[in-house]
Order: sequence, then C-alpha cells, then structure tokens
Amino acid sequence: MKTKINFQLPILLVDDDPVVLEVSMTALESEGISNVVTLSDSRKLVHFLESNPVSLIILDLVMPHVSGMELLPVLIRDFPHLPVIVMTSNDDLDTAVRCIKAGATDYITKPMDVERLLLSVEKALQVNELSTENRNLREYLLNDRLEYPSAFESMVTTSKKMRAIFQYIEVIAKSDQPVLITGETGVGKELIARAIGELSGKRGAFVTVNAAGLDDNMFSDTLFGHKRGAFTGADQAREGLISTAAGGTLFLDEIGDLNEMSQVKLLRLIQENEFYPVGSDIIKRTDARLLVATNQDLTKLIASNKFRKDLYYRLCAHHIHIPPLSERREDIPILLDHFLEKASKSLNKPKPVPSREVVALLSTYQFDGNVRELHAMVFDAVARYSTGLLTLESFAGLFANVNTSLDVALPQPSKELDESIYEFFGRFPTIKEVEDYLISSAMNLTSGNQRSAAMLLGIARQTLSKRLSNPA
Ligand SMILES: Nc1ncnc2c1ncn2[C@@H]1O[C@H](COP(=O)(O)OP(=O)(O)OP(=O)(O)O)[C@@H](O)[C@H]1O
Repeated sequence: MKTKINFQLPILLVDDDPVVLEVSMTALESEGISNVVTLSDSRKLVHFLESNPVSLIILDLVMPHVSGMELLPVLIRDFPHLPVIVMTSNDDLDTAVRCIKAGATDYITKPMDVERLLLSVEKALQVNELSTENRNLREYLLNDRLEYPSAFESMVTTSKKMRAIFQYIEVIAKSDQPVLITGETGVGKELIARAIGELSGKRGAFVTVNAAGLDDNMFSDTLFGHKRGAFTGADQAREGLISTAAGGTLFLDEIGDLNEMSQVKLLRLIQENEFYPVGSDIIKRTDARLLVATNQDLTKLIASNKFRKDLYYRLCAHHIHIPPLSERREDIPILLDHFLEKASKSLNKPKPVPSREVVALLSTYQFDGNVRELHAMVFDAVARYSTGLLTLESFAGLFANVNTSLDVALPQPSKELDESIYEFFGRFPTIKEVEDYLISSAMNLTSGNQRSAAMLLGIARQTLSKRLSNPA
C-alpha cells in the first residue's frame, strides 16, 4: 500500500542500530515515503529537533546513553505537537503500554512490519494535522506580532507580560524621551535596554555607565569628561562617555544610587541636552538617547529625600517594569533549556536532558536573583554533570534549599499572626482546614504537578495522591 498522506516535513527515525535505520528507511521508501531522516545518537535528539523541524518521530526505546524511555517525557513536554511512535521488542508490551500512557501516539514492535508502521504513521499524522490547525489558530489569536522580533532574540521568553513589554518597546523605541527600566536584580534590564538601543534607529554606540559607587566627581568625569588641567593629574583632556554615545544610546544603570549633585547634573542633561566637561565653561550638546535602570523603588527614595522628584518625572516619560521570574514561571522551562544549551556549548559537553523533578522543582523555586540566578545554577549543574539525565543531585544549591526549607524555624504564635489566621479562615481553623488549604496551595504553585507539590509539602507523593482522591 502507498501512503495517501502528504507531509512536507520529514519523518525522523531514531535508533542506535545503523542496520535497523537502513532497513526501516528502505521499507518506508518502498512505500512511497522518501522524506525520512535518521539519527543514531539519542543524546543529540533534543538539539536536533530544535533546529530541524520534523513531522513525526519513530523512537527506539532501547538505546545507549539516553534511552527512548528517558527521552519520551522530554519530547512530550518540549515538543508537544510532535507525534512519537515508539519501537519496542515483541516481548516487552508492558513498556509499550507505559509509553502510550506517558503520551506516545502509538507503538510498533520489532522486527518492524511495514504495513503496521504505515498505518501508525498515517493515523498519527492525521491526528496531528487537526491539532496543528488548532494550535496555529490559537497562536494567531494570541500572537502579539512583533514587527522586529530579531531585536529581542537575546531574550528567551514565552511570557505574555514580557511580550507586552516588547510591543511597548517597539512603540517607544524611536522617541527622544528617556526610558526608565525597573525590576529586581537579574531580570534582564540591561537586555531590555540593548533592545531599545537597537530599535531606536540611532546608529551610534550603546554605552553603559554604572552609577553605583560613583561620587559626583567620578560621575561627572566619567560622563562629561574633563578639560586638560581641570584637576591635578588631568594631563590630557578626556572625552566623557556621553560623547562616546553621540548619535547612539547612553545606558545609565543603578540610577537609584546616584548622589544628589549628580542628580542635578543629570536633570540638566535631560532638560537641555547640554553639559559642561569638568573644568570647562564651554557648553557641549548631546544627541545621545538616555536609558536608565534601577532595582530600587524610586518612589520610596523620593519619600526619604534620596531622589529628586523632578528628575524622576523626567526619567519616567516611558517606564518599563520587568516582572520577576517568580511572576512569569512559564519562562523557567524554556530558560532552563536555553541555559543548558549555552552551558553545554561553553563547557564542551553534550547537552544534558533534565529529569522531570528538576524541571518541576525549578518551576516552583523562588529565584531571588531571577534569570541571573537560574543561569548560574544551570552552568554549575552542567559543570558537575557527567552522564545520563540531569538530576537534582547536580543542583547542589537547589537541593540545599529544598532540604533546608523543611527545617526553617516556625514562626512563634503572635497576636498579629493569630489575627490574620482568624481573618483568613473566618475563625480558628481545624487542622484539616489548614491541611486542605496547604495542599491546594501547593497544587496551585506547581501547576498540578503532584510530585513537586508533595516535595513542597514534605510528604510522599502517594500520600498526596491518596489525599487528593479521597479528601475526606
Ligand atoms: N529573558 C532572558 N533570556 C535570556 N537571558 C536572560 C534573560 N533575562 C536575563 N538574562 C540573562 O540574565 C543575566 C542578567 O540579566 P541583566 O544583566 O540584563 O539583568 P539586570 O536586570 O540588568 O540585572 P542587575 O539589576 O543586577 O543589573 C544576563 O546574563 C542576561 O543575559
């Protein structure tokens, strides 16, 4: 029988045995399916799929290094639209059933029966066609279409909040007004500033100045430069960084640390586009676009007289607030994958596949240091990793945190605490009410992942599962 299904993307055969690959390919070709690619090293599968779209995978389960059984959950999670047909030996139907339960589309037994394979492929592709249409429609509806997506390439995200920020940036990038970028440390403020610089249409340099720890002299000298002989040791005139940024962008980081005098000079720069080099009374003009960033709450600094209100209003002509990673947890798996890729390349190691626990636990982790902390964690884990799945053992820091979180000192009863408990439950709650609340909160936090929720609750997964199925 010749297949009736037309598909543009190839079928991918994954098997460590070159003879099986050759025989399967020939069999498929003889039935009119010539669009087939093969892969014999299972460790390369995820990486391969990232740059080579395929329509379907036929996956051998027993392979050295990373088995099909280990890869299956990763494929289902990271490439949910891809049908996976697993190949098992005739005497291992238990495994086949487990694979179907885990999300495989179908299974075929070895040695391969071509007719059975073709039926399975046709069925999988038909089902997939429908779900692709659905997905495309959903993506189109959700798609917040960016006009210049390449400007945001360095930022890995699936978060709607971040996409909304990107759209806002496209709108304001060409304005002459300053942009204030706020957000906790490590959320990506500098990356956002660079994207604005790129989209601003200004061809000059992107120059970064960190205001932290600069007293007024250092600030003025760094930014505005000095005239020869302006102070002892100034043997040469110096161009400040604002001149280096001529026709381009000046990114002033840690603006919340700027001292009072420098704030006045910055205000003048914004209002008049003018400045004096140190020791000079000849005014200079600038056309550099000013972007500023801080992880501090400027309104609090204003309230404590540490930041000028007039400067604040000038700076926040356009304000971008980047949410912390804990408010866009949907980004964690994709960032994890991105950093695994980067780390394995830079450490010259094969890219490891994280275990489900790693993904689930990272997805609920607090990440006070935001993306930078995740980045460091993953690099450290890849450095420790040797073979197989990347398990929790490689994440020393995360492990420590999960364990210690179980021994944290409990808050002592206090009037305030009691009052808030009363307020929350409407009266003093029973143990069961508190338990129910904690379970539903953990399930919420882990998006319904029972394994991670059980870890958070410090109980066995089976206990949680029993509680959920039998709440009484
Ligand atoms: N969405 C992202 N995708 C990929 N990498 C990211 C993303 N966000 C941040 N990073 C990386 O995280 C690290 C911290 O980012 P960045 O320096 O831009 O943060 P920041 O908010 O400016 O931090 P700080 O307040 O400490 O200066 C960098 O290595 C950056 O490349």
